[in-house]
Amino acid sequence: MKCCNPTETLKNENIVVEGEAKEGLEKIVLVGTPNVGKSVLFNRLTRSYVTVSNYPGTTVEVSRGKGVLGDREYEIVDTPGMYSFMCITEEEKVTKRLLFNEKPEVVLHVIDAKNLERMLPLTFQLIESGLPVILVLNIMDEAKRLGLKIDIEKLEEQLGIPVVSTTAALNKGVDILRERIDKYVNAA
Ligand SMILES: Nc1nc2c(ncn2[C@@H]2O[C@H](COP(=O)(O)OP(=O)(O)OP(=O)(O)O)[C@@H](O)[C@H]2O)c(=O)[nH]1
Ligand SMILES: [Mg+2]
Repeated sequence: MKCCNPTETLKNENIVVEGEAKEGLEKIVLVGTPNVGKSVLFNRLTRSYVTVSNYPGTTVEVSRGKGVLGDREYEIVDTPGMYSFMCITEEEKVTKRLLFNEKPEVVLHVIDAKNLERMLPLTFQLIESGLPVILVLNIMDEAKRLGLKIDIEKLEEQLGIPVVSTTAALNKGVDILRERIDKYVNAA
């Protein structure tokens, strides 16, 4: 399947709200394919009341909560699974709209570390779209069990973005992720 330029698609769909002012707390949005642990990580990062509501004009549910990282409070947003910016499903369209209209401070692309190569194309699409991406290699427990070795420093160098490994189910690596997000935001 030929892949389109995601930014171009956005322009065509006329869903970028130019000059839209940011309101409320800065946002951290979790994105990624289904079943990679986005919601588990969302629960780790949010400590207060969480709201689940339909994205405006759709039946797609989006969860929002608050979380403190460093000395700042953020709105953390959990999105439904998406495979690409090609926008085939309603969930993918909603995630794409949300990413560009809500102007997140950080986008956490959560992937299953066991399927790194299969999941990196979406990382590239997110980076190419100019989004502030941090790559989260989740489910590291299973990747390690399979004997997979991932050179995180090299990956960071090649992608030019921060890369953090986590086992969200066991709350491992989540504190380091918090620190990296804080550092990333403060360096911006
Ligand atoms: N072994 C292992 N399992 C994990 C880890 N993180 C999440 N899981 C499991 O992976 C499954 C999917 O987790 P979810 O958080 O629902 O995944 P999701 O990305 O939100 O999925 P969608 O909402 O369908 O897009 C659950 O059974 C989790 O318990 C991890 O670090 N290690
Ligand atoms: Mg989920």
